[in-house]
Amino acid sequence: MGSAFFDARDRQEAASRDGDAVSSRGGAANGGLRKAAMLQALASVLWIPQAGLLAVSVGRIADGGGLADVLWPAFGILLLGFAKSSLDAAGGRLAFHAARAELSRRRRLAAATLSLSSPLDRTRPASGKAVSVLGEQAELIVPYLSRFQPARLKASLVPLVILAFILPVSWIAALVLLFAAPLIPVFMALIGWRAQAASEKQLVATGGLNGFLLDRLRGLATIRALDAVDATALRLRAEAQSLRTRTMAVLKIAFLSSAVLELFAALGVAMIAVYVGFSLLGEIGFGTWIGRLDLTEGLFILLLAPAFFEPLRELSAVWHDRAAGEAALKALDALAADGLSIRGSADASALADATAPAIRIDNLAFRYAGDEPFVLDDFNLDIAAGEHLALLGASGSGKSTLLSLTAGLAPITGGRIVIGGTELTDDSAAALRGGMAWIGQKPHVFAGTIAGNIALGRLGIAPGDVSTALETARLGRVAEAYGSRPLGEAGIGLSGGEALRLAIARAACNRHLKIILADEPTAHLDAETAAEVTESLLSLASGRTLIVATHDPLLAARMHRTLRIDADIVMREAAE
Ligand SMILES: Nc1ncnc2c1ncn2[C@@H]1O[C@H](COP(=O)(O)OP(=O)(O)OP(=O)(O)O)[C@@H](O)[C@H]1O
Repeated sequence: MGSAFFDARDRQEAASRDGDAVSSRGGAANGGLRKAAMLQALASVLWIPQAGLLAVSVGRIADGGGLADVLWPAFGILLLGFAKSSLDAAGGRLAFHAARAELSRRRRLAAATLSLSSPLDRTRPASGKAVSVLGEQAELIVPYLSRFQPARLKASLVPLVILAFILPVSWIAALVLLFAAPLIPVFMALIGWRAQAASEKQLVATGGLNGFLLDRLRGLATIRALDAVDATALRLRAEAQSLRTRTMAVLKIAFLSSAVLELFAALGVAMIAVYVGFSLLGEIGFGTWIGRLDLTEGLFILLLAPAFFEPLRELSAVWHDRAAGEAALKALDALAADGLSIRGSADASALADATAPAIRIDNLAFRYAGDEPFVLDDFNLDIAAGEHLALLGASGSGKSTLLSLTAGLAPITGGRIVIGGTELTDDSAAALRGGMAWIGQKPHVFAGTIAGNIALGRLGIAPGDVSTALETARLGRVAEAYGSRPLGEAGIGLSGGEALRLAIARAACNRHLKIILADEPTAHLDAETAAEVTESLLSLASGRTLIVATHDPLLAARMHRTLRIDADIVMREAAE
């Protein structure tokens, strides 16, 4: 299994904080978006009185009126224009802030779920993909929420209001608009289905390419050593080509949807213009409720016709945002979906008991999935307080699994684990884990200084604690040599043994540390380095309970007791 030092308490806190706040903040974001949409819709509707005043002014001038006749209407138009742009700007700002708040909320939720996912979960998303969804794709939610949602409300409200103003002037103009308008949403919906599918495929391809790149970058040395550079480059080209094709498909649909809408909007406005023009020329004498259409009425209708289609055109312009945004939401939700998670999501601090705890395992049963065989079945083990135990056993016998279950990194299938008199449950796991350290085969070393890598930004660690930890881990000389120079990514600059001693130093900084779980800490090390790591580990474990899974007889010999985890199987095989 993967080896990593963990301080799960910070993650637990984040998760529980987020969990509590999800519903209330989600509601606030929706409320903000609705308010923003209403403001923008109101701004659009203000064009109706503006158009009315404009038509009246032109009518008065045509009737021979002077400047005095149009002064007040002109002032009204100016005032309404100012109100319209203020409302529009305020709505836009509000929508943007609400959308960003919603994005942050969803990101936090997905990150908290990811941080609590079990290291034993095989179905966890690839790191590159998770980064791509959280960092890049999630941003697509902002234009979707801040532009599409208000545009949709506008498109469903504003044309109806405009229609209500045109109908009393000319029933035929209202009828033309009424028939032209529904064609647009119908075509948009037809295209929308395809757009969303294409967007989802494109996001999957983007995530896949990111995951592939990160994976291959990590394995660059292996790729070079095995002369697989060309094959990898070809595969990269194929992946990039597939992403290109999918991006072009999305763009094609986006252009098509705009073209369809522009066509219908142009036809609608043209028909109104023809009707108004011929009415004013006296060629058409019907379509109004009383008498003939005059210049003021004709102009009023003409000015409102493009405004009738405007919200629909706006909706079409952001139609692509919807497809991309919903696909991004789906990807984020999938990231936040439940997988196998570590036990205990409650906010908890480490248990106060200062003594090293005893560990009792009763009738433990565990399997990774319902359809897989049991890795541990009816397993019993008693470890005394402060005891150092070596777990031995053939590869695959379940040593690492047992350590993980003791740390509460996955829910057990049956039985119970009692640590220092407290049963390991979802409620107690976080607090118990606060007193544990995990030392694996390959600790992850972050790019940064050695001291930074040891303290890991944990609260309450003084520089003095880091020096003591360096001493415990016998890493003082290496740290001195490095000074404040940073280590490279993934611990470049440290030998395997030094990286392990760094993990031991990290553990030594935990003042609540009472249990050390070490998973093959001396694997892949030469005898001399293995001996150094063993000494560091024993210094750390002094006065604490230690369980070490190992194949190393020298390390096992330094423990108080050794236990073969597959003893039953070995005995059964011997009897046969
Ligand atoms: N994350 C996982 N998901 C599903 N099955 C797993 C997972 N990790 C281990 N297994 C399976 O569980 C069994 C026990 O594995 P485990 O890693 O605990 O053995 P181990 O004794 O530590 O082996 P080794 O000495 O090689 O490290 C193996 O059959 C393995 O294939």
